[in-house]
Amino acid sequence: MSNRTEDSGQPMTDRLFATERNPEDFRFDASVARVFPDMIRRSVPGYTTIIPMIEVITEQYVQPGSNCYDLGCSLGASTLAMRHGIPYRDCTLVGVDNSSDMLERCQHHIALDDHELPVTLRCEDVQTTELSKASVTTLNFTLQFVEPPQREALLQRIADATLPGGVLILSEKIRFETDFEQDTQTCLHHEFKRANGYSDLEISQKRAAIENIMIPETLAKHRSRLQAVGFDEVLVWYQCFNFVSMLAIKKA
Ligand SMILES: Nc1ncnc2c1ncn2[C@@H]1O[C@H](C[S@+](CC[C@H]([NH3+])C(=O)[O-])CC(=O)[O-])[C@@H](O)[C@H]1O
Ligand SMILES: O=C(O)C(=O)Cc1ccccc1
Repeated sequence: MSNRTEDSGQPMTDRLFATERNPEDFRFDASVARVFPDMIRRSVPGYTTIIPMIEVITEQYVQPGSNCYDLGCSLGASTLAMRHGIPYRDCTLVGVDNSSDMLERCQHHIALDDHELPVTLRCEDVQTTELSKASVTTLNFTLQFVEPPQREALLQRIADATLPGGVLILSEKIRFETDFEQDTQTCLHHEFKRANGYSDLEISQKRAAIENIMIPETLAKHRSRLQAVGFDEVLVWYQCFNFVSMLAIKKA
């Protein structure tokens, strides 16, 4: 089956792992950026529910005169959800990603979205990007790509930059405490991918490509670290199989 071309104006189908390829770590390069909306929708159970809920959560917690950050913004799906949830003209919205291929396309998506709140895009590492006066920060499936020993420092910087009453929306693929649950949830995730048209070869090659660079942790680990860096409450507001979204709240 041939892929749809960009010239047709149709969304591109992810066939990146459809033929046998050399084992190589996954990278957010131009070929991934081209098919990313299709890839993430067919690969992450709940993604299409989480995105509109990021708008709802943003609207609930955004504060006038504050900054909002989307860390690991990719093509801007979570950024635009945040934008639509911000009713104040004196807020700033910043999207950060270290893939220039992603950000180039993100810029385009933002320009097509007719809305008055400007979006600033930074091609930077989320670990060093400047953060301050934050009411809503989103890490929608980004922390899992940061090396585990670096994760606490990033979350500490976010917590320190978060205003009283502010939040972090943290979505992650998680791992489970027991082998039984880990195997069962992984199997269900693979069935979800199969139902979305991925073959066994695509599933196994993608799994090998992400295993060294995308490292899931347990919910208990996420909770205790979020509390250790200064968030007062951590709740799970969404879960489908091994994909979870948490809300970490700093009390007012
Ligand atoms: N250290 C880093 N610094 C900056 N960017 C990074 C880093 N590590 C990874 N990224 C970026 O984080 C994004 C993760 S995708 C986010 C989806 C989006 N939030 C969405 O709601 O559509 C999730 C996924 O592919 O599963 C990619 O664009 C990377 O370039
Ligand atoms: O595809 C998978 O199996 C995943 O776990 C999610 C994913 C989605 C997009 C890029 C990398 C990983």
